Amino acid sequence: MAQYARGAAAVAVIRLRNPPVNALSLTVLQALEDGLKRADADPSVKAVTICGENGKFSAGADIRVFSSPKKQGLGLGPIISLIERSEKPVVAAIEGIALGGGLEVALGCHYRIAHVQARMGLPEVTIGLLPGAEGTQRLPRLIGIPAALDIITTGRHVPATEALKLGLVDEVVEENTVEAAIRLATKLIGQPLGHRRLSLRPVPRLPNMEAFLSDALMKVKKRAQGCLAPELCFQAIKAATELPFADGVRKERELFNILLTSGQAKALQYAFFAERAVEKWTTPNGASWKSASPQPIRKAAVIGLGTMGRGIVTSLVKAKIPVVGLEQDLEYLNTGRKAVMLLLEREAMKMEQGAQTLDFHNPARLQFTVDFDVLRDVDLVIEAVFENMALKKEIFNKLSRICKPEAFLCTNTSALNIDEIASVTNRPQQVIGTHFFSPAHVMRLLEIIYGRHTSPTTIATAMQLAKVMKKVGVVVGNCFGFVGNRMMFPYTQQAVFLLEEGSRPEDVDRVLEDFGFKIGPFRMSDLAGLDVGWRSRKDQGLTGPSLAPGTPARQRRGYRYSPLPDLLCEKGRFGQKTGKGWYQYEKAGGRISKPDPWIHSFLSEYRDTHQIKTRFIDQEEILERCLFALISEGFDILAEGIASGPEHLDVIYINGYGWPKHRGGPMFYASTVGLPNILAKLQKYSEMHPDVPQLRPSAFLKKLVAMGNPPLNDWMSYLHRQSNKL
Ligand SMILES: CCCCCCC/C=C/C(=O)SCCNC(=O)CCNC(=O)[C@H](O)C(C)(C)COP(=O)(O)OP(=O)(O)OC[C@H]1O[C@@H](n2cnc3c(N)ncnc32)[C@H](O)[C@@H]1OP(=O)(O)O
Repeated sequence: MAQYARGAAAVAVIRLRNPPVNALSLTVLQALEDGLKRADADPSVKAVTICGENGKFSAGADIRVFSSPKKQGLGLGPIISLIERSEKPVVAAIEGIALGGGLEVALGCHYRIAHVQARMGLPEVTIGLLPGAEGTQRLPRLIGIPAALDIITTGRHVPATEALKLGLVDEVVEENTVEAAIRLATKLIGQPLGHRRLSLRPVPRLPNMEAFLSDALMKVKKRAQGCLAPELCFQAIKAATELPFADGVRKERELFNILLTSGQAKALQYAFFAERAVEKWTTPNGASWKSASPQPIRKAAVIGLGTMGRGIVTSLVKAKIPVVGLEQDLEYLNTGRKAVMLLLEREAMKMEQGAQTLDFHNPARLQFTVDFDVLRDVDLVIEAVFENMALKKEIFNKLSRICKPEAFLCTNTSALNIDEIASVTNRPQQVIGTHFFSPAHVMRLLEIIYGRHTSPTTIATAMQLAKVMKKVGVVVGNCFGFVGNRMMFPYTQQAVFLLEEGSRPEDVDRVLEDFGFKIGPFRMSDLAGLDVGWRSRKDQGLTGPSLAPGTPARQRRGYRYSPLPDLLCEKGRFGQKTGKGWYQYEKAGGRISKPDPWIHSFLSEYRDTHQIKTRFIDQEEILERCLFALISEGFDILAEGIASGPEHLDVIYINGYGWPKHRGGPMFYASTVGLPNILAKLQKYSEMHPDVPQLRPSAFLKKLVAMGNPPLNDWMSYLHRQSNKL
């Protein structure tokens, strides 16, 4: 709702009220309209101030409304016109946030005052929409086309000080913003308002408008990577340069409706809520975010300053947590220290652009050592040495003797067994897996893996740490590869099998990149280094000296196996780092991939050697085999209780594996394709490849289909229900 009150003798104050972020629900809009009409009708009211309850102006439209049947009544635009037409001056008092429809309300006001800590923006593009309450037509009239394009097509939040420079607000105050707005409103009584009505202003012209727009469109499309909203935002802003206000608004509405009914908006809005849902973690034994309290982390340590450790130290420093970096000897320590300092200098430069500072030269904030004794007083340790169980156990045993009893011990691993690591410590309840993604100071995902003995407090503390580091923490159970890498395995396995059967690396990558992945599986493998998987396969006895003599080349443990990646490694083709992998690069360490004729002839020789019949494989089959195998693994993970809902898998894939956000994550995508369709295709591919268990549809997927293909939100409630159709 919105509360109507008197702020001063002649000033009415309309306060938007809908906790926690004053989202504009239909009720709030109705109350806003009522308040405006009441102020207009009351001759003793000479001016109006609009503000938000609890120090927040508004986070914009209630996103849930867009998927409700009542969305036909979305009438914010006419209310904003009503504000603008008012003969009494209306001043917006912006505290906290004014986002989306919230900022559009402020744009309808005649004046805008913001608190110095407020942030403003039109983030509709991030949920697959455009500012559909006349914002695409008013903002360019206020701040010009280049700034409006930037704000609307990126959805970024603009700090108050920048908003003032752009002319988005008239004044920035450090005091009580509502009181300042009431004072301004009082001063404005009786003053002419015509020039303050943005709809009546022309869009500022640029000398080279056409060239500017065509260049801007190219940039927007490149950044969008298949997402529709940025381009439609652009079209709406372009309309502002070509059409009178009312026609521009009509065009905006038309484009908004296209987006509103698109699958992409649904997927992006699902992703918005999924990211928030995973914060409310639970485990199968009843531990939950509701009852567990995180412990404060006043000082942390990172063991191992390789690629991962450096990124983790950087993240901790950015989160203002004092940190000690530890290496095995002085040589490694100095290399690691230099690399960390370089990363931090770069981060500091980026932060300076946003008027923020990063303090890392103070030894109380960042310290480097080779001495484990320095870790006596830390509250939490993140071990980030390479993936070797024996080494990790040795370190954890040492830590459990040195660290204070209440310290938490985290292992950065992408696959190893947390229980086995915890077993060598005197505090298995305080041991937890923290799987960072590379580069760790950039990637948002943090997979948090609880073991059999991990306490709820430890999980809550790791989740809190993720939040402080501005990462998305997702709590998952302990199994080989956890969630992300476990689902990735069948995907990359299919990609390699497709090469055996006739595809080329660039064919497979193109299909998956066209689908929206930032990078296809072979380019990804070249980037990460083929030697990483090779080492793991050797450890598992799948290749290398421990492989039993006489093992068939293309079979392991009775199932199909492709030795192709091992063969490339044996030839020293590790990917970008060696200049050759599935592609060729301009030099070792080069980044521009080119299809490699050597790989093409190597593949055809390989197929001849193993008498594999080659065939043309179409895009549909490439996509379905890679994605559906991954999705089927996802259903197994849900059935085993490794993750507590499909949102967890989707958040992991969007934030850690380059899954296109506008497709909502693999499980959401499965729900849009339809579970019966996925099941039918997996059954078909599984019949074609009976020696590939990863193509056999998950029992949980089959169950959901038998239970009538329920909506994604209901899947988990079917886990333990009996089905007589199976
Ligand atoms: C009535 C129809 C009018 C039609 C107008 C058409 C044109 C206008 C379109 C829009 O305005 S679209 C919405 C644009 N706004 C956004 O995209 C903002 C989204 N929110 C955020 O970015 C963040 O939530 C925040 C506001 C910056 C706050 O971040 P913080 O980290 O502090 O808290 P969160 O955990 O993210 O959020 C708290 C709580 O609030 C819920 N929530 C936030 N924003 C919305 C929203 N716009 N609609 C509905 N719910 C919202 C969020 O889900 C959290 O809920 P719980 O998890 O606690 O249940």
